[in-house]
Amino acid sequence: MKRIGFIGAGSMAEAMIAGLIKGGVYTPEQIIVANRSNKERLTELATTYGIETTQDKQNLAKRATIIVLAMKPKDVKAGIDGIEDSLTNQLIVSVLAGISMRTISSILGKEMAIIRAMPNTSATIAKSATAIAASAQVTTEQLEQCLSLFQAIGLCKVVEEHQLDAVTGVSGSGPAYVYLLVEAMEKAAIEVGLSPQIARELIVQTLLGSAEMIANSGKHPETLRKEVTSPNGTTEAGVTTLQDKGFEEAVIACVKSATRRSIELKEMFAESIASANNR
Ligand SMILES: NC(=O)C1=CN([C@@H]2O[C@H](COP(=O)(O)OP(=O)(O)OC[C@H]3O[C@@H](n4cnc5c(N)ncnc54)[C@H](OP(=O)(O)O)[C@@H]3O)[C@@H](O)[C@H]2O)C=CC1
Ligand SMILES: O=C(O)[C@@H]1CCC=N1
Repeated sequence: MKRIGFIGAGSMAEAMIAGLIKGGVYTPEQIIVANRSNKERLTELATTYGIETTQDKQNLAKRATIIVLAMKPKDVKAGIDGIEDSLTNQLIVSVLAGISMRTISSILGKEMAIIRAMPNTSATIAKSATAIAASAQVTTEQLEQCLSLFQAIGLCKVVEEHQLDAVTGVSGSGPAYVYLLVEAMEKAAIEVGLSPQIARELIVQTLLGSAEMIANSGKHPETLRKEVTSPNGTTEAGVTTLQDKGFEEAVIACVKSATRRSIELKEMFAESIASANNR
């Protein structure tokens, strides 16, 4: 039986498990999940999804065809140390921000078929924007399997590994930028006289409608923006204020900072794991 095993049982693992079962990609019997110590969490996942849980990672690694790494980046070494003897031709799928394929291979002490993925938290509602990159050892069949896995929790694109830092800066962290915009719009809406509840509903619908217009109208966002903007009207007043306050520059600097941070974290983790390996 083909099985998928998760090492790490947190929110990202749960979002993927929920999407995989809902999308019919795996049945609950085909899913195994392990964590470090939180037994209550494993019981909760077993009860909710009917999946198998364990704290025996070697056994999980032996039985799974795909092993998903879903711990925090700082825990990767402890999380996968010890599974190497259970590995033959399994596919390793890592959702860890800032941990390169080279770092994963160096912990395992061998070159493996590895796919790195950068999903986002909208995976919880099967709306993730995910990008994946594959190592040279990944077969076409494994790549297809991995695409179905991430397509079960949203959209999935294939990129080069070096582009994952940009993906992290754009769509991995992206939901936070949108939430910040909404926080500011809600504050303003209340200041200009709306109730919090009505403000929230109007803003959410505005975001959904705008996203769908960009996705489905076939028009460029600039064209859509111009269609809203009547000469000397209200939108012009609002957008001019955003431009005067440096909105576009701020957004560009934001994405670049997040991308840079992804590169810094990658280098930092690579160094600390290399020095731990040499000890
Ligand atoms: N949040 C986001 O927007 C995104 C996150 N990611 C990535 O997803 C990954 C997981 O994040 P998230 O789900 O939020 O993390 P959580 O903190 O919710 O979960 C981490 C899990 O890892 C387990 N774990 C820690 N150490 C070990 C170990 N030595 N052996 C086995 N299991 C271990 C923990 O177990 P226990 O509770 O028992 O300690 C816990 O179940 C991160 O690497 C992050 O970079 C990727 C894209 C977006
Ligand atoms: O903030 C972070 O580092 C992680 C990676 C992408 C989203 N959250």
